[in-house]
Amino acid sequence: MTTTDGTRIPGHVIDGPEDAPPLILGPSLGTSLAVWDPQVPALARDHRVIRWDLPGHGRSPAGLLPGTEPGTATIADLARLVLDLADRLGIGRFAYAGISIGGAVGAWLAVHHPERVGSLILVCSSARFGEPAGWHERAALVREKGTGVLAEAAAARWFTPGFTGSAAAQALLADLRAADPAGYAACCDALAGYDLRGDLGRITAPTLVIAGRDDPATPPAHARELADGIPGAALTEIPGAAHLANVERPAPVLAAMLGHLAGERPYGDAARYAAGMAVRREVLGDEHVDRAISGATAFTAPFQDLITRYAWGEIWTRPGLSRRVRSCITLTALVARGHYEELAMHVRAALRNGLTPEEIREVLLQTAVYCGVPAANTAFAVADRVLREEGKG
Ligand SMILES: O=C(O)CC1=CCC(=O)O1
Repeated sequence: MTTTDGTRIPGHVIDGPEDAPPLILGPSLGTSLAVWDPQVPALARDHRVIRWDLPGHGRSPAGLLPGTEPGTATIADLARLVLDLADRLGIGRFAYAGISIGGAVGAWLAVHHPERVGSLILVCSSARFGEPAGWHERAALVREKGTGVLAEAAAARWFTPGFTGSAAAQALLADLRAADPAGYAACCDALAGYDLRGDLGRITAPTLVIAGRDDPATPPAHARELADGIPGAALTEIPGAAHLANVERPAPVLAAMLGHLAGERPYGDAARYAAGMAVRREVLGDEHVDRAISGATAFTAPFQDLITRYAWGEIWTRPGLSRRVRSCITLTALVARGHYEELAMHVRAALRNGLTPEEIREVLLQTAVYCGVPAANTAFAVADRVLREEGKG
């Protein structure tokens, strides 16, 4: 679908109240957004649920990724489609749940756009879907022979043997046969190049990972790798389910999802601590944070815990202001209260957040007016020393 401003957005369906918190659902390879049918009625009671289709699947045309030559599509391209859709719907921050490749898109967004993803659920997904060669082979096969040739093998990966004959399974296999080969192959290309293993630690969204115990495509070991790598992530394994666990065992998957989403506001202390620690490290640097944590005593450890959860997990993680603006405010407040040791640390943080020495100077000049010339005088001396130490003086 092309909108008036020329942006292409994926085919989608929206359920639930317009003013409810948004929840975006991503499908797995070869399925349409109907793969989420078992969960949508319950999810849409408390969420505005937006389901989207992969290129060439369901309601999305194969040419949704413009100018994408065979072999070049990426998960980032698919993630861009989701952001364009959210932008088009006026949605800033959202909860996201995705199955398999749909989960990969959510994980990629949580790494690269943490300000957009407030909560994450990865169903039968992976940080890396096996060797790229297998995906290149599948893409070539589909480009030559269409998606129908995949149906038998897909049925064996998606469902345990007793479930394959069900109406739900057969409807999804019909969606696979109807998928456009070019769109399906582009998704295979995206999977071939996907490897998020080194980035999982950057995810700050509270995350639930769900695995199908009998999933041969993304076995529970893949889910454990995700849960071990994502700070504070929870892991649920669903017995009696293969790759499309939410279709075969709708109730336990829904229960796990509702439990996770219920904790979205406010989210749990463990997730808040993990999110806070990630931002604290980005803003203050690993060296400082490691020193603070390892220097903590039994007496001071609760205070370290408090500032990680409260200052960093509660406030610095909020999307409403950029980190640059937060730095300007913090510098000003520290000058106003005469906290010059903290000021030195936050001049370094301001540089890490992208403020230039000239901008820091402007902030301090402003404090001379509103906090007093003597306070700004000391602040200038502190900042001058730090900037020299950082090679920026
Ligand atoms: O192809 C399959 O059946 C398994 C799979 C890998 C990524 C995806 O979305 O589905």
